[in-house]
Amino acid sequence: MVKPKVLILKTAGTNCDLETAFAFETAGAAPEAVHINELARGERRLADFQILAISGGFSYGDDISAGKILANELKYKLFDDLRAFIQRERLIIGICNGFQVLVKAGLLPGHAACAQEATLAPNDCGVFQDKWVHLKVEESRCVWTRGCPEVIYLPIAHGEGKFIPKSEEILTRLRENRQVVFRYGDDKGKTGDYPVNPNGSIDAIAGICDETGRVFGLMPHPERHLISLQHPRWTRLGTKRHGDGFQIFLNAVNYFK
Ligand SMILES: NC(=O)CC[C@H](N)C(=O)O
Repeated sequence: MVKPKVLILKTAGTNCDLETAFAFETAGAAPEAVHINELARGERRLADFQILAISGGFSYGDDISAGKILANELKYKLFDDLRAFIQRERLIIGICNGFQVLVKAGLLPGHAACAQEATLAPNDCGVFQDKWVHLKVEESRCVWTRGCPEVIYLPIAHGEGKFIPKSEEILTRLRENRQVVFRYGDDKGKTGDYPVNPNGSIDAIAGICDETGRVFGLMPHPERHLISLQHPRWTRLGTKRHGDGFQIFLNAVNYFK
C-alpha cells in the first residue's frame, strides 16, 4: 500500500512539526515539512498530498493573536487550494496553534462560509496552561477519532485555548451536526469548571470538526501521547505500547486504505 503523504505546514514559530511528523510516520504515513512560502510561491503543491497537518507552536510569535497571521496567509493566499483539497476527500488536522489557525482562517467550524465563526481566546485563568487533561470523546462525524475510547488523556500547552463560538446559533449548529469532537472532563469524562475545564472554553469544547468530518481541530497535543512512555504515570501502564493519541494518526492513515 502506498503511504499517504502528509504535508506538515511550517512557518516562523512552528515548534511541534518534528514530533507531529514522527507521529504520522509511526502510524504508517509519509510526512514532509513544507514552509508556507513554498506553497504561496507555487514551489510545492498542496494537491500532491493526502493530509495537511498544521502543528503546534507560536507561529509569528502569536503576534496580533495566536495563529492569526498564519490564518490570514492561508485565507488570502491558499483558500481556493484548501477548499479544493477538502472537496477532494483529503484530511486536515490543526493541533493547538494549528487549531487556532484553522478557526481564524474560517476553515473551522465551516469552511464554506469563508467567514470566521469562532475563536480561541486567552485562557480565563490568565496564565499559560501546561498539563495533562482528560477528554470526553463525543459521538461525532469526525473521521479522525473513530474507535477512540470514551475518555482519553492528552497534554495541553497553550495560553489562548478558550473556544468561543461567534453566536448561540453556531454553537447549536455544532451540537446538532455532531461537530463537537472533544470536551474537557474529569477521568470519567464529566465536564466541570476550572481546573477540569482549563481555559473556560464554552461548553467545555476542546476539539471540533467541519461538516465533512475530515477537517479536525483540537487544542490538546495527541503527538505528545503517542507511546505510553510519554504518560506521566507510565510505569503503571505496563507494556501498553501506544498512547491515547496514536489512534488519531492511525485513523488518518487507514482513511486512505
Ligand atoms: N502549543 C501550542 O501550539 C501553543 C499555541 C499558542 N502559541 C498558545 O499559546 O495558545
